[in-house]
Amino acid sequence: MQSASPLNDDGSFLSADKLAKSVRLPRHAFWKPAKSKLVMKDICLRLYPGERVGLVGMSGSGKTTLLRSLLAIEEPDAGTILCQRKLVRPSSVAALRWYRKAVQYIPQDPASSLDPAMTVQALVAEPLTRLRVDCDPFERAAKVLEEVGLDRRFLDRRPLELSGGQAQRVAIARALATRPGYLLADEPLSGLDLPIRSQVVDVLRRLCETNGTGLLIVSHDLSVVAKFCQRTLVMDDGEIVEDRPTAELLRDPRHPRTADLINAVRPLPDPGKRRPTVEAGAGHPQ
Ligand SMILES: Nc1ncnc2c1ncn2[C@@H]1O[C@H](COP(=O)(O)OP(=O)(O)OP(=O)(O)O)[C@@H](O)[C@H]1O
Repeated sequence: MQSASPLNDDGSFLSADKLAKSVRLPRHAFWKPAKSKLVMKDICLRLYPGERVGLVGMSGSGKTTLLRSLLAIEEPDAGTILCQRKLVRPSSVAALRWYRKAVQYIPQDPASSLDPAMTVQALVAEPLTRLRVDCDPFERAAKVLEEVGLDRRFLDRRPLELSGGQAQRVAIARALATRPGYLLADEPLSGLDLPIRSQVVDVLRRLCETNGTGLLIVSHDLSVVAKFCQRTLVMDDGEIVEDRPTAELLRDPRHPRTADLINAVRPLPDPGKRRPTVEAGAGHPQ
C-alpha cells in the first residue's frame, strides 16, 4: 500500500481549478493580425486517491494540454493545480522532485521513450536514482518488473529486444517504481494489438488496486475507459463537458460529444455473430 501522504483540504490527491490556456494560431499572411485560440477554458477537476478516471475527447479537444499542465510540463495562463496542498507548476528539477515522486507518467509510445542503450533494469532504476528515492534502485527495479509480469530474464535486455506489450510493461514498471500516488497515462494502449491491450489493462488495474494507486488515463477511445475507469471526464473544445461515473455516462450521455464518442466505438455489425457493445461492458464493470 501507499505510504500516507497528505491530501488536499477537499480530500483530493490532485486538483485543478479554473485552468485556462490560449495558443497563438499561425498567421496565414504577414499583414493579417495574429489570432489566438483558447485550448483550456475554466477547467476544474478533482482526482481522489485510488480512483481510476478516464479523460476522453475528440482529437484537438485539449486532453494533451490538460495532461501536460497536470504533469507540470506546461504552464496554464490562469488557474491553480494542487497536490498535497502544494502548488504545482513547471519549475526546476529539484523543486519538482517531490511531485515527480508523487505523480508519474506513462507515455503513449514506450518504444520511443525508452533509451535503447539502457538495460531494462537500468531503465526502471533510473527514476529512483534521479529522484533520490530511499531504496536500493536495482533491487526495487527487479521487484517492480516482477510485479508487471517480467521475470529476471528481462533484466539485462534492451528495448529493441522487447515486444510492444513488454516495452509498455517496462514503461509501467518505470512509472510505478517510485510508488507514486497517481499515474497519468497518455493513450497507453494505442500502439498495442488488441489481445496485448487487454493484458496490459489487466496489469495496470491489478497494480493500481494492490498499491492503492490512482490513475488518470487519456484516450480518445471510450472502450478503453469503459473497461476500467470508475469515472470519466469528457472534453470538448477545451472544456470538461461531462464528469460522471463511467457506467452512467455510457448509459445516458448528456452531451452530444459523449454520444459521438460512444457511437465511434460501437462495433460494426457482423452478420451471424453477436458481439458485445460498449454499453454491455459498461453495465458490468470488471
Ligand atoms: N503550441 C501550440 N500551438 C498552436 N496550437 C496548439 C498548440 N498546442 C495545442 N494546440 C491546439 O490546441 C488544441 C488542443 O490540442 P491538444 O493536443 O491538447 O488536443 P488533444 O485532445 O490532446 O488532441 P489529440 O487527441 O489529437 O492528441 C488543438 O486545436 C491544437 O491544434
